[in-house]
Amino acid sequence: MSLGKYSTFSDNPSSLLLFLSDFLTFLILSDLFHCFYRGNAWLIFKINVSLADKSDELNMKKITIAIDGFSSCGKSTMAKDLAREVGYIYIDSGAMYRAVTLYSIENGIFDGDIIDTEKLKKEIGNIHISFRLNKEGRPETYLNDVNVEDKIRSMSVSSKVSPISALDFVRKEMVAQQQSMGAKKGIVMDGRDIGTTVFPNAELKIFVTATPEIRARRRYDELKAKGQEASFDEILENVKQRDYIDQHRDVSPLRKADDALLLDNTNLTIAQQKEWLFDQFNKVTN
Ligand SMILES: Nc1ncnc2c1ncn2[C@@H]1O[C@H](COP(=O)(O)OP(=O)(O)O)[C@@H](O)[C@H]1O
Ligand SMILES: Nc1ccn([C@H]2C[C@H](O)[C@@H](COP(=O)(O)OP(=O)(O)O)O2)c(=O)n1
Repeated sequence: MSLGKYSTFSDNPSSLLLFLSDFLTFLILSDLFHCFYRGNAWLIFKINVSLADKSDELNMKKITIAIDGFSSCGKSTMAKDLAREVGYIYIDSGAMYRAVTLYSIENGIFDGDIIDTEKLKKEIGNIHISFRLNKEGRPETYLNDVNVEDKIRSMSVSSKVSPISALDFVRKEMVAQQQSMGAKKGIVMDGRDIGTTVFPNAELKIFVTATPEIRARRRYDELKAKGQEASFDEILENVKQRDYIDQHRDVSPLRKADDALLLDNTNLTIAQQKEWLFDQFNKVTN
C-alpha cells in the first residue's frame, strides 16, 4: 500500500518530520477554519438576533399607561422614569391644570378666591399649553410659549388649582388635548382622572397613595431644595384640602378605576417604587 510521500519513514527519518510538520499545519489550518466558521456563525447569529430585536422593537405593542392618585405622592417621579426608560411620551396632566390656574391668576380671572368663570370660558381658547424638553432632557411646561415650569409649582398656584380643575369647561378642553396627545399610544400620563376618564381603556392603570403627612414632607423638601419659601403646615393643609376637593367634585372626581393596581408608597423609596412599576409594565407588555 502506498503511503505517498510519507511511505518511507523507516528509509528516510526526515519524512517523519515532514509528516509531523504537515500534520501540524493541517491542525492549525483546521483550527483557523473552525474559528473563522464559528466567528461567522456567531456574527450571523448576532445579526439575526439584532434584526429580531429591531423587529420586536418595531412591532412591539405600544401601550397606554395611566397613573392616578393623591397629590404629591410621587406619580410624576415614577411616570417620568418609566417613560424615559421605555421611550414613551410623558405627560403631566396636573401641569396643564396648573398652567390654566397661573393664566387665571395673571389675567384677572380671580377676585380673591372668586373665579370669573365667564371670562375664563371666553379665554380658554387662548390658553396654549405645551411641553418641551430642557437641556437635561426633562419636560417643562410652557404657557403660550413662555416657560412656566417653576411658577406653576408655587404655593399661590397650588392653593387655587383645585377649584379651577373642578370647572367642567376647563376639564373638557384639557381632556380633549390629553386624548389627542395619547392617540398613538406609547404614553405615560399622570393625574387624577386618567384611568377613569381620559384613557379608560389604558392597558396599565396605577393608583398611587401615601399618608398626607409623608406627601406634605416630600413636597416641603422639594420646595426647600429649589430655594422656595415653604411652610410644612401650610403644605399639609393644602394637600388635605386638595384631596377633599379632588375627590368630591362633580366632574371626574379622583377615584381609583376598578381595574387599576393600588400602590401605597408611604414606606417605599423612589428606587423601590420605580422597580415595582417596571415589573408591572413588563407583565403587561411581555
Ligand atoms: N417614594 C418616594 N420617597 C420619597 N420621596 C419621593 C418618593 N416619590 C416621590 N418623591 C418626591 O416627592 C416629591 C413629589 O413627587 P411628585 O412625583 O412630584 O408627586 P406627584 O406627581 O404625585 O404630585 C418630589 O420631590 C419627589 O422627588
Ligand atoms: N388629571 C388631573 C390632574 C390634576 N388635576 C388637578 C387636581 C390637582 O390638585 C391639581 C394639580 O395636579 P398635580 O398633579 O400637579 O398636583 P400634585 O403634583 O399632585 O400636587 O390639578 C385634575 O383635576 N386632573
